[in-house]
Amino acid sequence: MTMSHPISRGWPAPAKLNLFLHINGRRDDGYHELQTLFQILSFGDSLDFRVRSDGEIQLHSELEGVDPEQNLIVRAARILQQHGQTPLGADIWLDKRLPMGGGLGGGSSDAATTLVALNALWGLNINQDVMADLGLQLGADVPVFVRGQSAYAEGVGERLQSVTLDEPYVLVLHPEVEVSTAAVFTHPDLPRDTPKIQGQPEHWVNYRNDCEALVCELYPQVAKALSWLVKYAPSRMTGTGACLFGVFDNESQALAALQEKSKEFHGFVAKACNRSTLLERLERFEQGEH
Ligand SMILES: C[C@](O)(CO)[C@H](O)COP(=O)(O)OP(=O)(O)OC[C@H]1O[C@@H](n2ccc(N)nc2=O)[C@H](O)[C@@H]1O
Ligand SMILES: Nc1ncnc2c1ncn2[C@@H]1O[C@H](COP(=O)(O)OP(=O)(O)OP(=O)(O)O)[C@@H](O)[C@H]1O
Repeated sequence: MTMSHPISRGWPAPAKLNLFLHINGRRDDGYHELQTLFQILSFGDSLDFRVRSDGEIQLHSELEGVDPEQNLIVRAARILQQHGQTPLGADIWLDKRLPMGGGLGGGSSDAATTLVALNALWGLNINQDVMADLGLQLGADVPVFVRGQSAYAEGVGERLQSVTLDEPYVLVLHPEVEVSTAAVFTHPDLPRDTPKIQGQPEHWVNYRNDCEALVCELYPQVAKALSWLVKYAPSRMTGTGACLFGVFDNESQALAALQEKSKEFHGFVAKACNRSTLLERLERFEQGEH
């Protein structure tokens, strides 16, 4: 009789913010040259994994509107399985807390957590650089989550440089609309000519998100949420939206603002971190916690 493998629980897939997002140009393949500052939050999705001996990859949590075979978790597991040439498979459970199409990178983060966790659970010893490259095939934001550090990104988001930032509390607002990243990037009115920052970026408030004005125009709910949030704190849209963040001096001010928000927006308070909770979970695994 073969013993079944134990479940390894609580692998975090945190959200990210783009503290600013500049679009410097468009490449021949349609992708955009960006400069953006990523910071990871203390809040996000959570995944559980159980190793299987038969090589099957089974995701036991459905996401509305996402074909299970196209789920970035399943795609990440298969890419890793193939690259690592392992006969092992996995059962995977997802606790989805991040809104989809919110600009918080939830799908990319789920994919990164799958790569990092299964690399450990399958004992593959694939290094972080290789996993970041594998992740880039799944989405432009996957490498930053694999590395798990605040980072200044250039290129299409794949040239990353770790940075140390303030770690404030943020209030994230989700206006109830889903913004398609591809639709924003293909829109004729998107500004694409912001001059490149030379050298190190200054503080994020000195810059902007080049997608924000367009998304506010296309989605009045986003504009409404942003005009509410700016009354409380320096605020901006993340990624291609729809989510907005306000940066607060302390947690209680952020929670007080959350209390006062209109019911038409969802929201949460989180701490912005220089180091992802995924790396902490990996360390605990390496120290013997299953
Ligand atoms: C906007 C950001 O969230 C900033 O962090 C990311 O660059 C987008 O990352 P993502 O959602 O993982 O995006 P992907 O799944 O790679 O791409 C979705 C679509 O966005 C467009 N896209 C994305 C990234 C980029 N640098 N230029 C683009 O033009 C492409 O049309 C692509 O088809
Ligand atoms: N595990 C997953 N979680 C979320 N979305 C997924 C997942 N797998 C595939 N997808 C697809 O990816 C799309 C984008 O989801 P995601 O949550 O990453 O958006 P986002 O937060 O706007 O990302 P970004 O900040 O990178 O633009 C979803 O609309 C969905 O169709």
